[in-house]
Amino acid sequence: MMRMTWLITAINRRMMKLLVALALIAYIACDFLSLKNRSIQEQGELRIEQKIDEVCLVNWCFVLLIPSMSQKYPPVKFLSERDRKRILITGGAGFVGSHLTDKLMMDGHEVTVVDNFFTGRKRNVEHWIGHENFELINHDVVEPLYIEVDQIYHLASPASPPNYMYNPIKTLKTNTIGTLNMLGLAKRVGARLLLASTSEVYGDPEVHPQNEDYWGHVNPIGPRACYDEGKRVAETMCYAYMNHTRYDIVLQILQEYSEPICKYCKHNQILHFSCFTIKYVDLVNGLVSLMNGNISSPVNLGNPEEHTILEFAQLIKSLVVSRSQIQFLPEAQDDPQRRRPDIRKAKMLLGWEPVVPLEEGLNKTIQYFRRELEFQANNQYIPKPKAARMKKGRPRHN
Ligand SMILES: O=c1ccn([C@@H]2O[C@H](COP(=O)(O)OP(=O)(O)O[C@H]3OC[C@@H](O)[C@H](O)[C@H]3O)[C@@H](O)[C@H]2O)c(=O)[nH]1
Repeated sequence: MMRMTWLITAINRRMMKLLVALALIAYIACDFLSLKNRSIQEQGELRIEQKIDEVCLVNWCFVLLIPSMSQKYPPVKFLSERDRKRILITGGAGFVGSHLTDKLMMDGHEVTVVDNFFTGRKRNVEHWIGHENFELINHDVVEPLYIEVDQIYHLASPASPPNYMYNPIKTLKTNTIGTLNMLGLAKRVGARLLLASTSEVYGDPEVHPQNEDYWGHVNPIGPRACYDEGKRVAETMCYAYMNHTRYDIVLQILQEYSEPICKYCKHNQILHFSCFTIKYVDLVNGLVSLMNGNISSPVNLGNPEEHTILEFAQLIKSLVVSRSQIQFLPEAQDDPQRRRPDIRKAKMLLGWEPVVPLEEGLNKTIQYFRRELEFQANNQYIPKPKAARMKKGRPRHN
């Protein structure tokens, strides 16, 4: 019986489609041969019926065969029903989210990506579209979502300064209403939720390095506040839900580990590369062990290795083989002077620490953003401003 079950599950859906399509072709061929042995009148009537059948069958073959032949997915582990989880990733089309999607899909889970494609791209997850374990939903987390899941990785949020400052009210809504919606969903279906926070909750820190108990030093009315405070409120919401509902809820802090020198270093693409100092391979592994562990409090995941922004800019410049000049601009308001995660908690409780060497991590990050830039019509990563929707003569923030 066990062997039989194994055999059935081993014949995957694509193979089944191929077999059904071959059976249909064989059926048409048999029908054609039997027609040859009928009288001329019978043949005329039958031919009409047969033509109708053939058109339907050929259509079916197309439906079955074309996706089967053309789609090739990365290899996916087989997980038994008991071990296979239904996982929601909000912001799953973004940089971290799409790599997390790849890991969880390849591990054999059922993954639903929810994204409003503000900075994420469909092409980041397009290699999974059509896979039976994968679902992509164009949805804004500010609106409630009703699905059945076992785990929620809540990543949806603009993450870099130009993106979160682009529409500060929307950034606040995404991190507050969006997080409430996801917590509501987690509570309804009894799912475990992991919130991707940010090192920006520490603001411009007064202690160094920062451990998870540090309350932070954030300007609530500065240009970065929509993101910093938005994520801080999101953490508070998780904490409140956890205490009121006793659902497992995990917070996670994404750390950028950079020590800006006295000048703010900004230079077109280099600025964006230098924002992504986390090595995503390490980060994705950390997120998954955090979700599957039993910690229900904030954990710093980041690299405690410190570099100045200038060192990063020079390294990235050499990796992208760029001739662009590094410019020194006046420091932006509320820019943190120094940040470094204390990752002792992650090491002790998760056995996690970053292992990917800096250059390797940066190279992969550069590849991602190179692709991103290729797809931007005018080679700009920052989204173009769109006119605010007008309501009764006043601009409306969506
Ligand atoms: O309102 C929004 C805003 C953004 N998003 C999505 O959220 C994703 C964010 O991904 P990005 O590539 O911009 O950024 P990252 O992957 O680096 O962000 C990640 O690390 C930093 C955390 O603060 C973020 O929450 C986490 O997603 C994108 O796919 C974006 O489209 C939404 O789905 N809804």
